[in-house]
Amino acid sequence: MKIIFAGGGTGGHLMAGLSAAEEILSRFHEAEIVFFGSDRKLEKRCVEQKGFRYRQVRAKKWGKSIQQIITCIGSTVLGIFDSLFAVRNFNPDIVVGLGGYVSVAPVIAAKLLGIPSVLLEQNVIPGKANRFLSRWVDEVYCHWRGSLKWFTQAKVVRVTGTPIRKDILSSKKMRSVEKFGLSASKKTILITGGSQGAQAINETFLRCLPKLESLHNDLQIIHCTGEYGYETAKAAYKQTKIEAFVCSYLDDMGAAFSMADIILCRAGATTIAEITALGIPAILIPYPYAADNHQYWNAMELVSNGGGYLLQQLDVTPEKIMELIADILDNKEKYDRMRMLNKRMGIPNASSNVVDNICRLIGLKSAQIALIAG
Ligand SMILES: CC(=O)N[C@H]1[C@@H](OP(=O)(O)OP(=O)(O)OC[C@H]2O[C@@H](n3ccc(=O)[nH]c3=O)[C@H](O)[C@@H]2O)O[C@H](CO)[C@@H](O)[C@@H]1O
Repeated sequence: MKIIFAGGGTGGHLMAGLSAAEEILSRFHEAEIVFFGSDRKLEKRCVEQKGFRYRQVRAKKWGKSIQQIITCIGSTVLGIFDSLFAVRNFNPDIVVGLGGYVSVAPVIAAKLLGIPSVLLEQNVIPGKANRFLSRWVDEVYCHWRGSLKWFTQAKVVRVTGTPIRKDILSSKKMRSVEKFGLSASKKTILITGGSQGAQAINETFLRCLPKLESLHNDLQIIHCTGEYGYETAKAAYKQTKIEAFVCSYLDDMGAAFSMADIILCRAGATTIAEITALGIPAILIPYPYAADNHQYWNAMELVSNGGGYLLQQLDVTPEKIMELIADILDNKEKYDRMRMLNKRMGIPNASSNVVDNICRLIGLKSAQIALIAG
């Protein structure tokens, strides 16, 4: 079995692909998998670390200015030529588009070569690339029912969930306590701004530290700052007595989730898929400049279900964050209910759902059943 996963530009798209790829390898040990992705070094590293091959595709983001639009169209055309040769040489059974501008050229190349293709969509409001590509592919696999109305031109749309990495679902708290050098008895707040970090969240949370230190000595922090906020955050925690693990990027996010009693984060689709699968109560601060304000709509799915709170970036203050943390953590009954409601909306078996559908589409159902039976 040969598969190309195409997409990236942000970690959320890529992580969904890596999770589906993991599931394929666990069923078909001989499978050959290649990721076609952007020029971001972090993405290449994440893919190669998992043992998959990585090929860079020429692609530029769509923009608002004429110059950006021309650059995007020009590099997509060049990317299609690159992809036509690369896809034909590899000759995959299927091309899986993960969303994001990087996925456009390889999926179009697959279509031109008559190779089956599908899309994964993680957000409630699909991104431009997936909306555009949906009319060409065989099937679309999305996370939310609310996405269906955006794919009226697609042949088949299925609600499968967003694939989640196996180590995220299986991490154990005690192993993580050791890894981070934190305490097993304290409650843990996890702060993450998604794959690139969020300066606004970092800055506001660091302003909470003096209050946290004086009022809540039973709390500890895991803070994934992103590349830019790391040094400042590290220095800020050093000046307090709060136990904290600070990193710019964490490969083993499962370890952080296994310790987190509460998460303060953006509302990227893949993070939401992960925290709902695990049932972690959340305070969500959607990225206000995201296309179509889609992070707000991702956040609303979780919040309207009762699994957390939404704070708009303009309204975020250290006091508000402290108030919400106390509100969630100080009432056990409410806390347990939030956990339960979040977990109930999670789709932990999404990787399996997606791979079942891919296998069916390329006619591998019997091989899969034989492997399971054997
Ligand atoms: C600014 C922007 O446009 N962001 C988009 C981007 O989010 P972005 O990629 O930033 O965020 P997501 O929440 O979707 O995904 C982040 C992924 O990175 C992982 N992670 C994060 C930090 C870390 O230190 N280690 C780590 O492994 C998370 O566990 C998760 O798997 O793609 C998402 C999926 O289409 C969209 O919903 C977001 O709106």
